Amino acid sequence: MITPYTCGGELVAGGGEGQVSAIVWAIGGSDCSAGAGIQADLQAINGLGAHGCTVITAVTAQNSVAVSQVNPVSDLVLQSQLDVLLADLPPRIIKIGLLATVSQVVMVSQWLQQLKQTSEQTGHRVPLVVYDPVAVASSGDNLVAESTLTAVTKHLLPWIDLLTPNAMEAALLAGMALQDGVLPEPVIKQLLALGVGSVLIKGGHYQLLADHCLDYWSNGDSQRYLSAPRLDTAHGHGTGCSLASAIAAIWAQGYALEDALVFARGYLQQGLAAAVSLGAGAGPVKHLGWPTDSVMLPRVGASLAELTASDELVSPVPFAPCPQRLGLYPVVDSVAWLARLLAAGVKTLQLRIKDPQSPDLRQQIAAAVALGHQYQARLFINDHWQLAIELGAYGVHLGQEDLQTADLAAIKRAGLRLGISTHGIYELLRAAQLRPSYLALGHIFATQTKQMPSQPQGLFRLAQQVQLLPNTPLVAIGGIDAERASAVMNTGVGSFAVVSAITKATVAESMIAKLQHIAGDPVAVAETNRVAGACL
Ligand SMILES: Cc1ncc(COP(=O)(O)OP(=O)(O)O)c(N)n1
Ligand SMILES: Cc1nc(C(=O)O)sc1CCOP(=O)(O)O
Ligand SMILES: [Mg+2]
Repeated sequence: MITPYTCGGELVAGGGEGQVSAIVWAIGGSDCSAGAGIQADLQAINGLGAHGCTVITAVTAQNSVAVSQVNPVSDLVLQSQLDVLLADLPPRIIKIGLLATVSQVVMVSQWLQQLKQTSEQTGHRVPLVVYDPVAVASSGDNLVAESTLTAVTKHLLPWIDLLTPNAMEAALLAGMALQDGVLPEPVIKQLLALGVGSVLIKGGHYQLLADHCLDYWSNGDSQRYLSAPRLDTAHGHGTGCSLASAIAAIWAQGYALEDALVFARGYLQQGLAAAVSLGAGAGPVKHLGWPTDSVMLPRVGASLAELTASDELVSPVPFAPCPQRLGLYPVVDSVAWLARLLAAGVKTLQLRIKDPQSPDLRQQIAAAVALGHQYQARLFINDHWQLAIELGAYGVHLGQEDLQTADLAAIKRAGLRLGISTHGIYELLRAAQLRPSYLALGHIFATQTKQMPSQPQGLFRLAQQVQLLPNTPLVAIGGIDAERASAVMNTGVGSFAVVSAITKATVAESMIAKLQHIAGDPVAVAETNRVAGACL
Protein backbone atom coordinates (compact mmCIF):
# COMPACT_ATOMS: atom_id res chain seq x y z
CA MET A 1 0.00 0.00 0.00
CA ILE A 2 1.22 3.48 -0.82
CA THR A 3 1.23 5.49 2.38
CA PRO A 4 1.98 9.20 2.66
CA TYR A 5 5.26 8.22 4.30
CA THR A 6 6.75 5.58 2.02
CA CYS A 7 8.86 5.49 -1.05
CA GLY A 8 9.05 1.72 -1.06
CA GLY A 9 12.51 1.17 0.33
CA GLU A 10 15.88 2.59 1.21
CA LEU A 11 16.88 6.19 0.89
CA VAL A 12 18.47 7.52 -2.23
CA ALA A 13 21.09 10.14 -1.55
CA GLY A 14 19.63 12.66 -3.95
CA GLY A 15 19.00 16.36 -3.71
CA GLY A 16 22.59 17.39 -3.38
CA GLU A 17 23.79 15.30 -0.45
CA GLY A 18 25.29 12.32 -2.20
CA GLN A 19 26.57 11.04 -5.46
CA VAL A 20 23.76 8.66 -6.40
CA SER A 21 21.25 10.18 -8.79
CA ALA A 22 17.71 8.88 -8.57
CA ILE A 23 16.64 7.75 -12.03
CA VAL A 24 13.17 8.75 -13.18
CA TRP A 25 11.80 7.68 -16.52
CA ALA A 26 9.31 9.86 -18.30
CA ILE A 27 7.12 7.89 -20.69
CA GLY A 28 5.10 10.28 -22.84
CA GLY A 29 4.75 12.43 -25.90
CA SER A 30 7.11 15.01 -27.34
CA ASP A 31 5.73 18.57 -27.38
CA CYS A 32 7.70 20.48 -29.99
CA SER A 33 6.79 23.77 -28.29
CA ALA A 34 8.49 22.38 -25.15
CA GLY A 35 5.85 23.68 -22.77
CA ALA A 36 4.47 20.27 -21.85
CA GLY A 37 5.11 16.57 -22.51
CA ILE A 38 8.51 14.99 -22.28
CA GLN A 39 10.24 18.35 -22.58
CA ALA A 40 8.52 19.70 -19.45
CA ASP A 41 9.05 16.37 -17.67
CA LEU A 42 12.81 16.51 -18.21
CA GLN A 43 13.10 20.08 -17.03
CA ALA A 44 11.22 19.32 -13.81
CA ILE A 45 13.00 16.02 -13.12
CA ASN A 46 16.52 17.29 -13.78
CA GLY A 47 15.90 20.66 -12.15
CA LEU A 48 14.95 18.92 -8.92
CA GLY A 49 18.09 16.81 -8.74
CA ALA A 50 16.99 13.48 -10.23
CA HIS A 51 18.14 12.06 -13.57
CA GLY A 52 15.45 11.89 -16.23
CA CYS A 53 15.40 9.29 -19.00
CA THR A 54 12.76 9.45 -21.72
CA VAL A 55 10.56 6.98 -23.56
CA ILE A 56 8.70 8.69 -26.40
CA THR A 57 5.19 7.43 -27.17
CA ALA A 58 4.19 10.02 -29.76
CA VAL A 59 5.49 13.03 -31.59
CA THR A 60 2.94 15.79 -31.30
CA ALA A 61 2.87 18.90 -33.43
CA GLN A 62 1.63 21.66 -31.15
CA ASN A 63 2.21 25.20 -30.09
CA SER A 64 0.75 27.44 -27.41
CA VAL A 65 -2.54 27.68 -29.31
CA ALA A 66 -3.40 24.20 -30.58
CA VAL A 67 -2.37 20.60 -31.05
CA SER A 68 -2.34 19.97 -34.80
CA GLN A 69 -1.08 16.38 -34.83
CA VAL A 70 -0.48 13.42 -32.55
CA ASN A 71 1.74 10.86 -34.28
CA PRO A 72 2.13 7.74 -32.16
CA VAL A 73 5.38 5.79 -32.50
CA SER A 74 5.06 2.10 -33.37
CA ASP A 75 4.88 -0.47 -30.57
CA LEU A 76 8.29 -1.71 -31.70
CA VAL A 77 9.85 1.74 -31.29
CA LEU A 78 8.23 2.08 -27.87
CA GLN A 79 9.34 -1.38 -26.76
CA SER A 80 12.93 -0.80 -27.92
CA GLN A 81 13.25 2.29 -25.68
CA LEU A 82 11.87 0.47 -22.63
CA ASP A 83 14.20 -2.50 -23.15
CA VAL A 84 17.39 -0.57 -23.75
CA LEU A 85 16.85 1.64 -20.70
CA LEU A 86 15.95 -1.24 -18.41
CA ALA A 87 19.14 -3.05 -19.32
CA ASP A 88 21.29 -0.18 -18.09
CA LEU A 89 19.38 2.56 -16.25
CA PRO A 90 16.62 0.93 -14.19
CA PRO A 91 14.11 3.44 -12.84
CA ARG A 92 13.35 4.30 -9.25
CA ILE A 93 10.11 5.90 -10.46
CA ILE A 94 8.34 5.81 -13.80
CA LYS A 95 6.23 8.84 -14.69
CA ILE A 96 3.73 8.22 -17.44
CA GLY A 97 2.01 10.92 -19.46
CA LEU A 98 0.54 10.50 -22.93
CA LEU A 99 -0.18 6.94 -24.08
CA ALA A 100 -1.52 7.55 -27.54
CA THR A 101 -3.19 4.28 -28.61
CA VAL A 102 -5.00 1.31 -27.13
CA SER A 103 -2.14 -0.88 -28.19
CA GLN A 104 0.40 1.34 -26.36
CA VAL A 105 -1.73 1.22 -23.21
CA VAL A 106 -1.92 -2.58 -23.32
CA MET A 107 1.77 -2.96 -24.08
CA VAL A 108 2.96 -0.61 -21.33
CA SER A 109 0.54 -2.20 -18.84
CA GLN A 110 1.86 -5.68 -19.54
CA TRP A 111 5.42 -4.44 -19.42
CA LEU A 112 4.80 -2.77 -16.02
CA GLN A 113 3.14 -5.89 -14.69
CA GLN A 114 6.15 -7.96 -15.64
CA LEU A 115 8.63 -5.42 -14.28
CA LYS A 116 6.85 -5.21 -10.94
CA GLN A 117 6.44 -8.96 -10.60
CA THR A 118 10.03 -9.73 -11.59
CA SER A 119 11.42 -7.06 -9.26
CA GLU A 120 9.41 -8.53 -6.40
CA GLN A 121 10.43 -12.13 -7.17
CA THR A 122 14.12 -11.25 -7.48
CA GLY A 123 14.15 -9.09 -4.34
CA HIS A 124 14.89 -5.91 -6.28
CA ARG A 125 13.27 -2.61 -5.40
CA VAL A 126 9.92 -2.40 -7.17
CA PRO A 127 9.74 0.82 -9.23
CA LEU A 128 6.86 3.14 -8.37
CA VAL A 129 4.63 4.45 -11.13
CA VAL A 130 3.10 7.94 -11.31
CA TYR A 131 0.50 8.38 -14.04
CA ASP A 132 -0.71 11.78 -15.15
CA PRO A 133 -3.60 10.83 -17.43
CA VAL A 134 -3.15 13.16 -20.35
CA ALA A 135 -6.51 13.29 -22.12
CA VAL A 136 -7.06 16.93 -22.97
CA ALA A 137 -4.33 19.51 -23.69
CA SER A 138 -4.43 22.90 -21.94
CA SER A 139 -5.42 24.33 -25.34
CA GLY A 140 -8.64 22.27 -24.97
CA ASP A 141 -7.73 19.76 -27.70
CA ASN A 142 -8.42 16.07 -27.13
CA LEU A 143 -5.22 14.07 -27.24
CA VAL A 144 -6.56 10.53 -27.09
CA ALA A 145 -9.63 8.62 -28.22
CA GLU A 146 -12.27 7.36 -25.78
CA SER A 147 -11.22 3.77 -26.48
CA THR A 148 -7.73 4.60 -25.16
CA LEU A 149 -9.19 5.82 -21.87
CA THR A 150 -11.27 2.68 -21.61
CA ALA A 151 -8.09 0.62 -22.07
CA VAL A 152 -6.39 2.71 -19.36
CA THR A 153 -9.09 1.90 -16.80
CA LYS A 154 -9.05 -1.77 -17.73
CA HIS A 155 -5.32 -2.46 -18.14
CA LEU A 156 -3.13 0.33 -16.77
CA LEU A 157 -4.65 1.55 -13.50
CA PRO A 158 -3.85 -1.60 -11.47
CA TRP A 159 -0.12 -0.87 -11.95
CA ILE A 160 -0.29 2.77 -10.92
CA ASP A 161 0.94 3.84 -7.48
CA LEU A 162 -0.06 7.48 -7.80
CA LEU A 163 -2.64 8.85 -10.24
CA THR A 164 -2.69 12.64 -10.72
CA PRO A 165 -5.83 13.55 -12.69
CA ASN A 166 -7.45 16.95 -12.85
CA ALA A 167 -11.20 17.03 -12.19
CA MET A 168 -12.09 16.33 -15.84
CA GLU A 169 -9.69 13.42 -16.15
CA ALA A 170 -10.79 11.96 -12.81
CA ALA A 171 -14.42 12.14 -13.95
CA LEU A 172 -13.60 10.52 -17.29
CA LEU A 173 -11.68 7.65 -15.70
CA ALA A 174 -14.13 7.07 -12.85
CA GLY A 175 -17.19 7.50 -15.02
CA MET A 176 -18.76 9.98 -12.60
CA ALA A 177 -18.77 13.75 -12.38
CA LEU A 178 -17.19 16.00 -9.76
CA GLN A 179 -19.17 18.93 -8.44
CA ASP A 180 -17.71 22.21 -7.24
CA GLY A 181 -17.97 22.48 -3.46
CA VAL A 182 -18.37 18.70 -2.95
CA LEU A 183 -15.46 16.53 -1.81
CA PRO A 184 -14.45 14.00 -4.48
CA GLU A 185 -14.67 10.96 -2.15
CA PRO A 186 -16.89 8.79 -4.41
CA VAL A 187 -14.65 9.47 -7.43
CA ILE A 188 -11.53 8.58 -5.44
CA LYS A 189 -13.22 5.45 -4.12
CA GLN A 190 -14.03 4.39 -7.67
CA LEU A 191 -10.46 5.04 -8.88
CA LEU A 192 -9.02 3.08 -5.94
CA ALA A 193 -11.43 0.27 -6.77
CA LEU A 194 -9.95 0.23 -10.28
CA GLY A 195 -6.61 -0.65 -8.68
CA VAL A 196 -4.56 2.53 -8.26
CA GLY A 197 -2.53 2.87 -5.04
CA SER A 198 -3.44 6.48 -4.36
CA VAL A 199 -4.99 9.47 -6.12
CA LEU A 200 -4.18 13.17 -6.16
CA ILE A 201 -7.11 15.11 -7.59
CA LYS A 202 -5.85 18.52 -8.66
CA GLY A 203 -8.01 21.53 -7.96
CA GLY A 204 -7.10 23.60 -11.02
CA HIS A 205 -10.44 22.98 -12.74
CA TYR A 206 -12.52 22.36 -9.70
CA GLN A 207 -13.51 24.65 -6.84
CA LEU A 208 -13.63 23.43 -3.24
CA LEU A 209 -12.42 26.55 -1.43
CA ALA A 210 -13.09 30.10 -2.61
CA ASP A 211 -10.02 31.76 -4.21
CA HIS A 212 -7.94 28.68 -3.49
CA CYS A 213 -6.81 25.79 -5.55
CA LEU A 214 -7.26 22.72 -3.38
CA ASP A 215 -5.49 19.48 -4.26
CA TYR A 216 -6.78 16.39 -2.51
CA TRP A 217 -4.78 13.18 -2.01
CA SER A 218 -6.08 9.90 -0.63
CA ASN A 219 -5.08 6.26 -0.50
CA GLY A 220 -8.42 5.29 1.01
CA ASP A 221 -7.04 5.26 4.58
CA SER A 222 -5.58 8.71 4.97
CA GLN A 223 -5.97 12.06 3.27
CA ARG A 224 -3.81 15.07 2.57
CA TYR A 225 -5.16 18.49 1.58
CA LEU A 226 -2.96 21.08 -0.07
CA SER A 227 -4.31 24.53 -0.73
CA ALA A 228 -2.63 27.42 -2.54
CA PRO A 229 -3.97 30.79 -3.68
CA ARG A 230 -5.48 30.51 -7.15
CA LEU A 231 -3.21 32.50 -9.45
CA ASP A 232 -4.71 34.76 -12.04
CA THR A 233 -2.60 33.68 -15.00
CA ALA A 234 -3.33 32.70 -18.59
CA HIS A 235 0.00 30.88 -18.75
CA GLY A 236 -0.09 27.31 -17.56
CA HIS A 237 1.02 25.20 -20.51
CA GLY A 238 2.51 22.00 -19.06
CA THR A 239 0.96 22.34 -15.58
CA GLY A 240 -0.03 18.67 -15.22
CA CYS A 241 3.20 17.25 -16.67
CA SER A 242 5.34 19.54 -14.52
CA LEU A 243 3.52 18.72 -11.29
CA ALA A 244 3.54 14.94 -11.83
CA SER A 245 7.21 14.96 -12.87
CA ALA A 246 8.16 17.11 -9.89
CA ILE A 247 6.39 14.67 -7.56
CA ALA A 248 8.19 11.76 -9.24
CA ALA A 249 11.60 13.46 -9.03
CA ILE A 250 11.23 14.30 -5.35
CA TRP A 251 9.64 10.98 -4.36
CA ALA A 252 12.44 9.16 -6.18
CA GLN A 253 14.99 10.88 -3.95
CA GLY A 254 13.58 9.22 -0.84
CA TYR A 255 11.27 11.97 0.34
CA ALA A 256 8.02 10.73 1.83
CA LEU A 257 5.16 10.99 -0.64
CA GLU A 258 3.40 13.64 1.46
CA ASP A 259 6.58 15.73 1.32
CA ALA A 260 6.93 15.22 -2.43
CA LEU A 261 3.34 16.47 -2.85
CA VAL A 262 4.11 19.61 -0.84
CA PHE A 263 7.39 20.47 -2.56
CA ALA A 264 6.00 19.70 -6.02
CA ARG A 265 3.00 21.95 -5.35
CA GLY A 266 5.41 24.72 -4.33
CA TYR A 267 7.41 24.03 -7.49
CA LEU A 268 4.29 24.48 -9.58
CA GLN A 269 3.12 27.59 -7.74
CA GLN A 270 6.42 29.37 -8.28
CA GLY A 271 6.47 28.16 -11.91
CA LEU A 272 2.96 29.51 -12.54
CA ALA A 273 3.68 32.78 -10.74
CA ALA A 274 6.68 33.35 -13.03
CA ALA A 275 5.12 32.06 -16.27
CA VAL A 276 4.99 34.55 -19.14
CA SER A 277 3.55 34.63 -22.62
CA LEU A 278 5.74 33.21 -25.38
CA GLY A 279 3.41 32.47 -28.29
CA ALA A 280 -0.12 33.67 -28.93
CA GLY A 281 -1.66 31.24 -26.38
CA ALA A 282 -0.82 29.88 -22.93
CA GLY A 283 2.84 30.37 -22.03
CA PRO A 284 4.78 27.52 -20.40
CA VAL A 285 5.19 26.92 -16.67
CA LYS A 286 8.65 28.13 -15.63
CA HIS A 287 11.06 25.56 -14.21
CA LEU A 288 12.84 27.14 -11.27
CA GLY A 289 14.11 24.21 -9.19
CA TRP A 290 13.42 23.64 -5.50
CA PRO A 291 11.07 26.19 -3.95
CA THR A 292 13.02 28.31 -1.49
CA ASP A 293 10.31 30.80 -0.49
CA SER A 294 7.64 29.49 1.88
CA VAL A 295 5.08 31.81 0.27
CA MET A 296 5.02 29.38 -2.66
CA LEU A 297 4.28 26.36 -0.45
CA PRO A 298 0.70 25.22 0.12
CA ARG A 299 -1.29 25.32 3.31
CA VAL A 300 -1.69 21.69 4.39
CA GLY A 301 -3.90 19.51 6.54
CA ALA A 302 -5.02 15.95 7.12
CA SER A 303 -8.66 17.01 6.85
CA LEU A 304 -10.59 19.87 5.32
CA ALA A 305 -11.60 20.97 8.82
CA GLU A 306 -7.95 21.12 9.87
CA LEU A 307 -7.03 23.08 6.76
CA THR A 308 -9.76 25.64 7.18
CA ALA A 309 -9.24 25.84 10.96
CA SER A 310 -5.68 26.87 10.22
CA ASP A 311 -7.13 30.04 8.69
CA GLU A 312 -8.16 31.12 12.15
CA LEU A 313 -4.99 29.77 13.73
CA VAL A 314 -2.58 31.44 11.32
CA SER A 315 -3.67 35.00 11.99
CA PRO A 316 -4.12 35.32 15.73
CA VAL A 317 -1.81 35.14 18.65
CA PRO A 318 1.14 32.77 18.44
CA PHE A 319 2.32 30.66 21.38
CA ALA A 320 4.61 32.41 23.87
CA PRO A 321 7.93 33.00 22.14
CA CYS A 322 11.32 31.52 22.89
CA PRO A 323 14.72 32.56 21.54
CA GLN A 324 15.68 31.74 17.95
CA ARG A 325 18.84 30.10 19.32
CA LEU A 326 18.18 27.87 22.30
CA GLY A 327 21.76 26.62 22.80
CA LEU A 328 22.45 22.96 23.54
CA TYR A 329 19.11 21.19 24.20
CA PRO A 330 19.52 17.89 26.10
CA VAL A 331 16.49 15.60 26.42
CA VAL A 332 16.64 13.33 29.50
CA ASP A 333 14.41 11.01 31.51
CA SER A 334 15.10 11.90 35.15
CA VAL A 335 15.33 14.78 37.58
CA ALA A 336 18.83 13.58 38.50
CA TRP A 337 19.98 14.19 34.93
CA LEU A 338 18.28 17.59 34.88
CA ALA A 339 20.15 18.61 38.04
CA ARG A 340 23.45 17.56 36.50
CA LEU A 341 22.79 19.46 33.27
CA LEU A 342 21.65 22.61 35.04
CA ALA A 343 24.75 22.56 37.22
CA ALA A 344 26.81 22.39 34.01
CA GLY A 345 25.16 25.59 32.76
CA VAL A 346 22.62 24.12 30.32
CA LYS A 347 19.80 26.61 29.74
CA THR A 348 17.36 24.65 27.53
CA LEU A 349 16.37 21.11 28.43
CA GLN A 350 13.53 18.61 28.41
CA LEU A 351 12.14 16.03 30.81
CA ARG A 352 10.99 13.07 28.70
CA ILE A 353 9.34 10.35 30.80
CA LYS A 354 7.73 7.88 28.43
CA ASP A 355 6.01 5.68 31.03
CA PRO A 356 2.57 7.26 31.58
CA GLN A 357 2.03 4.95 34.60
CA SER A 358 5.19 6.19 36.30
CA PRO A 359 3.91 6.36 39.93
CA ASP A 360 5.79 9.51 40.89
CA LEU A 361 5.22 11.36 37.62
CA ARG A 362 3.67 14.41 39.28
CA GLN A 363 6.46 14.64 41.86
CA GLN A 364 9.14 14.32 39.19
CA ILE A 365 7.59 17.04 37.05
CA ALA A 366 7.11 19.28 40.09
CA ALA A 367 10.77 18.79 41.10
CA ALA A 368 11.88 19.42 37.51
CA VAL A 369 9.86 22.63 37.29
CA ALA A 370 11.28 23.85 40.60
CA LEU A 371 14.83 23.17 39.38
CA GLY A 372 14.12 24.94 36.10
CA HIS A 373 12.94 28.03 37.99
CA GLN A 374 15.91 27.89 40.35
CA TYR A 375 18.38 27.97 37.42
CA GLN A 376 16.21 30.28 35.28
CA ALA A 377 16.31 27.64 32.56
CA ARG A 378 13.91 26.82 29.73
CA LEU A 379 12.52 23.48 30.89
CA PHE A 380 10.15 21.69 28.51
CA ILE A 381 7.97 18.77 29.62
CA ASN A 382 7.46 16.10 26.98
CA ASP A 383 3.92 14.70 26.49
CA HIS A 384 2.42 15.53 29.93
CA TRP A 385 0.93 18.87 29.01
CA GLN A 386 -1.77 18.92 31.72
CA LEU A 387 0.79 18.50 34.51
CA ALA A 388 3.08 21.00 32.79
CA ILE A 389 0.30 23.61 32.86
CA GLU A 390 -0.74 22.78 36.38
CA LEU A 391 2.81 22.87 37.73
CA GLY A 392 3.86 25.98 35.81
CA ALA A 393 6.57 24.64 33.48
CA TYR A 394 8.32 26.92 30.99
CA GLY A 395 7.05 24.86 28.09
CA VAL A 396 5.66 21.64 26.61
CA HIS A 397 6.98 19.46 23.80
CA LEU A 398 4.42 17.55 21.72
CA GLY A 399 4.55 15.11 18.81
CA GLN A 400 2.40 15.23 15.66
CA GLU A 401 -0.02 12.63 17.00
CA ASP A 402 -0.57 14.75 20.14
CA LEU A 403 -1.85 17.65 18.04
CA GLN A 404 -5.25 15.96 17.69
CA THR A 405 -5.68 15.25 21.40
CA ALA A 406 -3.88 17.94 23.43
CA ASP A 407 -5.74 21.11 24.38
CA LEU A 408 -3.50 23.52 22.49
CA ALA A 409 -5.68 26.50 23.42
CA ALA A 410 -5.21 25.71 27.12
CA ILE A 411 -1.43 25.53 26.70
CA LYS A 412 -1.50 28.88 24.90
CA ARG A 413 -3.82 30.48 27.49
CA ALA A 414 -1.55 29.35 30.31
CA GLY A 415 1.39 31.11 28.60
CA LEU A 416 3.48 27.95 28.22
CA ARG A 417 5.84 27.67 25.24
CA LEU A 418 5.07 24.91 22.79
CA GLY A 419 7.60 22.86 20.80
CA ILE A 420 6.35 20.43 18.12
CA SER A 421 8.16 17.47 16.50
CA THR A 422 8.22 17.27 12.71
CA HIS A 423 9.74 14.77 10.27
CA GLY A 424 9.48 16.38 6.84
CA ILE A 425 8.07 19.42 5.07
CA TYR A 426 4.41 18.31 5.32
CA GLU A 427 4.57 17.94 9.10
CA LEU A 428 6.67 21.08 9.36
CA LEU A 429 4.10 23.23 7.54
CA ARG A 430 1.23 21.59 9.39
CA ALA A 431 2.87 22.41 12.73
CA ALA A 432 4.09 25.88 11.65
CA GLN A 433 0.47 26.87 10.92
CA LEU A 434 -0.14 26.60 14.68
CA ARG A 435 2.58 29.21 15.32
CA PRO A 436 4.39 27.26 18.07
CA SER A 437 7.36 28.58 20.05
CA TYR A 438 9.79 26.27 18.23
CA LEU A 439 9.72 23.40 15.77
CA ALA A 440 11.89 20.29 16.09
CA LEU A 441 13.20 18.75 12.85
CA GLY A 442 13.97 15.06 13.09
CA HIS A 443 15.42 12.66 12.83
CA ILE A 444 18.45 14.09 11.07
CA PHE A 445 20.62 10.96 11.41
CA ALA A 446 19.83 7.37 12.38
CA THR A 447 19.11 7.09 16.09
CA GLN A 448 19.21 4.19 18.55
CA THR A 449 17.19 6.08 21.15
CA LYS A 450 13.77 5.81 19.56
CA GLN A 451 12.14 3.64 16.90
CA MET A 452 11.30 6.00 14.07
CA PRO A 453 8.64 5.26 11.42
CA SER A 454 10.24 7.81 9.09
CA GLN A 455 13.65 7.88 7.36
CA PRO A 456 16.55 10.05 8.52
CA GLN A 457 16.31 13.45 6.84
CA GLY A 458 20.01 14.26 6.49
CA LEU A 459 21.68 17.63 6.26
CA PHE A 460 20.41 18.68 2.82
CA ARG A 461 16.77 18.49 3.90
CA LEU A 462 17.56 20.14 7.20
CA ALA A 463 19.18 23.08 5.36
CA GLN A 464 16.24 23.18 2.94
CA GLN A 465 13.73 23.51 5.78
CA VAL A 466 15.84 26.06 7.64
CA GLN A 467 15.94 28.19 4.48
CA LEU A 468 12.14 28.01 4.17
CA LEU A 469 11.43 29.07 7.77
CA PRO A 470 14.17 31.57 8.61
CA ASN A 471 12.19 33.35 11.31
CA THR A 472 11.00 30.38 13.37
CA PRO A 473 13.14 28.88 16.15
CA LEU A 474 14.18 25.47 14.80
CA VAL A 475 15.81 22.60 16.69
CA ALA A 476 17.49 19.63 14.96
CA ILE A 477 17.26 16.22 16.68
CA GLY A 478 18.21 12.60 16.04
CA GLY A 479 21.64 10.95 15.96
CA ILE A 480 23.49 14.21 16.64
CA ASP A 481 26.83 13.86 18.42
CA ALA A 482 30.02 15.87 18.84
CA GLU A 483 31.30 14.78 15.39
CA ARG A 484 28.13 15.79 13.53
CA ALA A 485 27.00 18.81 15.54
CA SER A 486 29.09 21.43 13.69
CA ALA A 487 27.71 20.32 10.30
CA VAL A 488 24.21 20.52 11.79
CA MET A 489 24.79 24.07 13.01
CA ASN A 490 26.27 25.02 9.62
CA THR A 491 22.84 24.48 8.04
CA GLY A 492 21.72 27.61 9.89
CA VAL A 493 19.46 25.75 12.35
CA GLY A 494 19.12 27.60 15.66
CA SER A 495 19.89 24.72 18.02
CA PHE A 496 20.19 20.96 18.33
CA ALA A 497 18.77 18.45 20.80
CA VAL A 498 20.54 15.29 21.96
CA VAL A 499 19.84 12.29 24.12
CA SER A 500 22.52 9.60 23.82
CA ALA A 501 25.41 11.94 22.98
CA ILE A 502 25.20 13.02 26.63
CA THR A 503 23.57 10.11 28.48
CA LYS A 504 25.97 7.59 26.91
CA ALA A 505 29.10 9.78 27.07
CA THR A 506 32.00 8.45 29.13
CA VAL A 507 32.30 11.76 30.93
CA ALA A 508 29.03 13.63 30.53
CA GLU A 509 30.32 16.99 31.80
CA SER A 510 33.10 17.27 29.20
CA MET A 511 30.68 16.22 26.43
CA ILE A 512 28.18 18.84 27.62
CA ALA A 513 30.87 21.53 27.46
CA LYS A 514 31.92 20.45 23.97
CA LEU A 515 28.35 20.41 22.66
CA GLN A 516 27.49 23.70 24.35
CA HIS A 517 30.39 25.28 22.56
CA ILE A 518 29.31 23.96 19.16
CA ALA A 519 25.73 25.07 19.83
CA GLY A 520 27.01 28.59 20.43
CA ASP A 521 25.62 28.51 23.94
CA PRO A 522 26.39 32.02 25.28
CA VAL A 523 27.43 30.75 28.72
CA ALA A 524 29.79 28.15 27.24
CA VAL A 525 31.25 30.62 24.75
CA ALA A 526 31.82 33.19 27.50
CA GLU A 527 33.51 30.50 29.60
CA THR A 528 35.76 29.43 26.70
CA ASN A 529 36.71 33.05 26.03
CA ARG A 530 37.50 33.53 29.73
CA VAL A 531 39.73 30.45 29.75
CA ALA A 532 41.34 31.45 26.45
CA GLY A 533 41.91 34.98 27.82
CA ALA A 534 43.49 33.57 30.96
CA CYS A 535 45.87 31.54 28.82
CA LEU A 536 47.10 34.54 26.83
C1 LIG B 1 13.38 18.58 20.93
C2 LIG B 1 12.58 17.35 20.68
N1 LIG B 1 12.30 17.00 19.44
C3 LIG B 1 11.57 15.91 19.18
C4 LIG B 1 11.11 15.13 20.21
C5 LIG B 1 10.22 13.95 19.95
O1 LIG B 1 8.97 14.21 20.51
P1 LIG B 1 7.71 13.27 20.19
O2 LIG B 1 7.50 13.26 18.73
O3 LIG B 1 6.62 13.75 21.06
O4 LIG B 1 8.18 11.84 20.61
P2 LIG B 1 8.54 11.37 22.07
O5 LIG B 1 9.74 12.14 22.54
O6 LIG B 1 7.36 11.65 22.94
O7 LIG B 1 8.84 9.93 21.93
C6 LIG B 1 11.42 15.52 21.49
N2 LIG B 1 11.01 14.83 22.56
N3 LIG B 1 12.16 16.63 21.70
C1 LIG C 1 13.20 11.47 21.08
C2 LIG C 1 13.53 11.66 19.65
N1 LIG C 1 12.66 12.24 18.78
C3 LIG C 1 13.15 12.27 17.55
C4 LIG C 1 12.43 12.81 16.41
O1 LIG C 1 12.96 12.82 15.31
O2 LIG C 1 11.30 13.24 16.61
S1 LIG C 1 14.68 11.60 17.41
C5 LIG C 1 14.70 11.25 19.05
C6 LIG C 1 15.83 10.58 19.74
C7 LIG C 1 17.07 11.41 19.77
O3 LIG C 1 18.02 10.71 20.47
P1 LIG C 1 19.53 10.68 20.07
O4 LIG C 1 20.08 12.04 20.27
O5 LIG C 1 20.13 9.70 21.04
O6 LIG C 1 19.65 10.18 18.67
MG1 LIG D 1 5.99 13.19 22.93
